[in-house]
Amino acid sequence: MSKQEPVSVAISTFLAQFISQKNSSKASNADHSQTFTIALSGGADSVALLHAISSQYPKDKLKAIYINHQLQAVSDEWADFCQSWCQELGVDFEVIAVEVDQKAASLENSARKARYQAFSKVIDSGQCLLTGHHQDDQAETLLLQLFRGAGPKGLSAMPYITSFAEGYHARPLLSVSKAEVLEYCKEHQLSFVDDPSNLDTQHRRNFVRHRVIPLLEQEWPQLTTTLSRVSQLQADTQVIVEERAQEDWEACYTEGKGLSVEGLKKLSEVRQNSLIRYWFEKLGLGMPSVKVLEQLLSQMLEAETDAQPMIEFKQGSLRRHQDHLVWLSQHSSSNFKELEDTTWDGKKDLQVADGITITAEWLETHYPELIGENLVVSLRRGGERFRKKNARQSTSLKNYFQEQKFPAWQRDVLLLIKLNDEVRAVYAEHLKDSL
Ligand SMILES: Nc1ncnc2c1ncn2[C@@H]1O[C@H](COP(=O)(O)OP(=O)(O)OP(=O)(O)O)[C@@H](O)[C@H]1O
Repeated sequence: MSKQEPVSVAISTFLAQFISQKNSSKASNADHSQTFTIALSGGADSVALLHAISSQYPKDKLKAIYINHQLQAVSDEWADFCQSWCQELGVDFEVIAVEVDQKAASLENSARKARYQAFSKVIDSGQCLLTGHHQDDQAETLLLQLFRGAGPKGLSAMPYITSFAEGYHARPLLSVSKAEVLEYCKEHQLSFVDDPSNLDTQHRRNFVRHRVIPLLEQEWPQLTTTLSRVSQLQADTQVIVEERAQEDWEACYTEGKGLSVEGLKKLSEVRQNSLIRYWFEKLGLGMPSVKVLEQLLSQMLEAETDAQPMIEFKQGSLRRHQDHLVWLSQHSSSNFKELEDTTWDGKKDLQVADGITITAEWLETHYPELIGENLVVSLRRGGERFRKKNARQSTSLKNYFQEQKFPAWQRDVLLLIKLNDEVRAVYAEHLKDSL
């Protein structure tokens, strides 16, 4: 078969690029130690992908996986179809059944989430997951992001190669159109299954696929190629945006203190926005809208130095403490206020609340004299006395907090370790993690 077919060309380009990038010192695509896991749905795209790569790469280094979402009666039939075809092809095959949250607002999204979660468990260090996304998928993704009002990050659409789990996720067919994929299947007489939900134009993606794109193509026949190029340009722009935000982060952020207000004020408004987005991403939070960003920056930057403005989010709160912005995650604040006094002998780790454990190792390192004592772990109620190591007399806890410069907002969520009704140690490690 001609080597000039777009699908075959895309696969050989991908193999050369991926393998030489990984082994930059050897730079040889004859290195076949790399293994690939092909996400095989049974549709034309992943069928063409698996067929093309199995004609160019050793089959014993390939494995196909079908994810059974258990949502449609035909799912088992598709699994059987994939299995018998892989057997014929001589490629290792596995079915992974997943539970999809059927109450979620979008079934499509929750199926996708379950699918990638399952893949993330099988992609070990250096391994690579391949999916059959093609140029038309890319154009649809770009338009969907555009209609959502996305910026360069969203408009970058789907990356060609990206980190995934312990390894990578690649989309070798991104430069190939759907028509070329179908042509490939026809030439090689490959059978595939058709997902009936793809015709349901109630799904926004399918509306874009079946109504919007065909209409636009009447005027711009090269539409999908052009949109693909737009995505690439946006991806390039996003690299610059992120590099800049990282530089600003390094200049403004101090571990244990937070983001400097003075540093932020020196930046232009767009760079302030970009830096906050970068921080939110680091914290694993959803992207703040332009409106939230505006509110956040004006409240935080314009506050008096001794004011303590706070903005609550679902996952925690953002506060200003003197000249810094700090993030306090939810588990270390509101939930935690209900904590009851707990007895502890310090010999084993103590789980105080969800995700917060005081380790015996921590106590042994900092307060070995307390191990084996009748300790009580509690939150501040007011009026406590604090006794320093080897001190004859106790002082008020309030004085100790002031001396140690614990910010006011932290004082209610610090864990007090008491012996005979006196605070002997203060645990603040859970607050460091939340920054
Ligand atoms: N059930 C499945 N089992 C294995 N792989 C799948 C399955 N469904 C989809 N895939 C993989 O994902 C690729 C894209 O499929 P599809 O366009 O249906 O995904 P999507 O729902 O748009 O989500 P996303 O683009 O995020 O993967 C397929 O070519 C295939 O490689």
